[in-house]
Amino acid sequence: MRVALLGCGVVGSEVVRLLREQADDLAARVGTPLELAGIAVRRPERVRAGVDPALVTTDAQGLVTRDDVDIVIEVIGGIEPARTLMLEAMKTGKSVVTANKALLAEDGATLFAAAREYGADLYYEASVAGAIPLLRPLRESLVGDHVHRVLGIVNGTTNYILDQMDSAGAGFNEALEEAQSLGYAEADPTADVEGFDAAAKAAILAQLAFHTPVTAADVHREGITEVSAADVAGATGMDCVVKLLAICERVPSDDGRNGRGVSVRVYPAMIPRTHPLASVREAYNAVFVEAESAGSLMFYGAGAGGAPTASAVLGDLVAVARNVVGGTPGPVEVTYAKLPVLPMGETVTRYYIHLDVTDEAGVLAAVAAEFARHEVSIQAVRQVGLGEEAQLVVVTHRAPDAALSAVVEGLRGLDSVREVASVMRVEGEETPR
Ligand SMILES: NC(=O)C1=CN([C@@H]2O[C@H](COP(=O)(O)OP(=O)(O)OC[C@H]3O[C@@H](n4cnc5c(N)ncnc54)[C@H](O)[C@@H]3O)[C@@H](O)[C@H]2O)C=CC1
Ligand SMILES: N[C@@H](CC=O)C(=O)O
Ligand code: NA
Repeated sequence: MRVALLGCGVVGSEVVRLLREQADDLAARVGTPLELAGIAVRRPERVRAGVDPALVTTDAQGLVTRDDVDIVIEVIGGIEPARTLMLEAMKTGKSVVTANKALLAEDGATLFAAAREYGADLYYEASVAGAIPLLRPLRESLVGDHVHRVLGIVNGTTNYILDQMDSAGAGFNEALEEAQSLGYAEADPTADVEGFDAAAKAAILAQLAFHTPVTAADVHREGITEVSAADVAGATGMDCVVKLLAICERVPSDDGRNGRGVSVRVYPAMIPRTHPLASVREAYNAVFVEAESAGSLMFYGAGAGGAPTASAVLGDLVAVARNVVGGTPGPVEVTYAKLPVLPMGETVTRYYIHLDVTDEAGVLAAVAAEFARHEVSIQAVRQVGLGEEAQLVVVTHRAPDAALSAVVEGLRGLDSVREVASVMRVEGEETPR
């Protein structure tokens, strides 16, 4: 079985190493040897340890259409030329393994349609939560169940940064540089810290979980660049921790089993330190899947890094190679449910709000009135400090996000509120069954 590799960076170089070091085992598992036919790179002059220079080419297009190639692995990343190369590969009868969440979340439909049309496999386990087997469980193991919710930490870089801010009191930039030097961060850290990477993963997860088309553009996205030391301290005061969460939920309707639609969102939120996700440290990822019959399942492990991601790529490669040997393609995406993705304003969440206020009679009443005006119920309120230092910390019950935003706007307009110092959503009320 001849394999073409596109890209030889953090992930690609590890794929080459594993293919070489595990050649005998892989051959035994597939039933035939897996042989590298070529490696497309951008800079052929670079010396790459363990890479046979004779395999290196800058002609990616030529490589994917070669007759002696059976399977193409795409680990270039980005939209183009990755999309064109994968489409060309499938058009010429090859199956594809990719780690490219950005492309799958932006234009997966085009790739899935091509896979269907040309009878090719398109596997992408590495694209979400790196090494953690998550997509195959959703796509195959849980395909007979009814998934209600997927909740998790799917970006290692931001988890590393938030963990360092929480545990070591590190500054944002210092922690980001460390995450980059460890190979967790994307080349452009914006994708990580602004939540684009997690949003792409959330779209892929929601699509698989709910059999419904979801793209990155459908995902409500907030990154962690605005998370301040005050937010982290506020969370500590509540015995919570701040995590960047990806949440995909089926929103129930009164009568329909399928629900009214789905909510797919990524934002930093407080979760209680007792919640299992709170103990996910450093660059690790963890994802809860809640399904009707299976109950709660938790997936945990390395979500980023060259070797862990290459492990997922190799797992897909063996699966695809077995399908090629057996002459039977694997499962194709189905998005028959076509549930609408609901606007963020309709999503029900809880808020933590920290206010700098004037310390005088009637302030609490004015603040409480703002919540009442938008029908948001308060769960807890406490005053911290006195006089010039007076602060109010309010935690709400669950309410539509639009109502909670309106409350915050209203609070900003009150004379007695000097500053809305911190606003953050609170998750994790429903602990796993
Ligand atoms: N690094 C990680 O921890 C993870 C990465 N991924 C995904 O894996 C993919 C690869 O990521 P990395 O290896 O980290 O990126 P990288 O930037 O280290 O490697 C990409 C390589 O592709 C090369 N390249 C770019 N355009 C090319 C072209 N037209 N032809 C040939 N080579 C080209 C670049 O020169 C670079 O060496 C991305 O889609 C990324 O999102 C997924 C999970 C984890
Ligand atoms: N940059 C990502 C790794 C790839 O998925 C992360 O930090 O999790
Ligand atoms: Na995975």
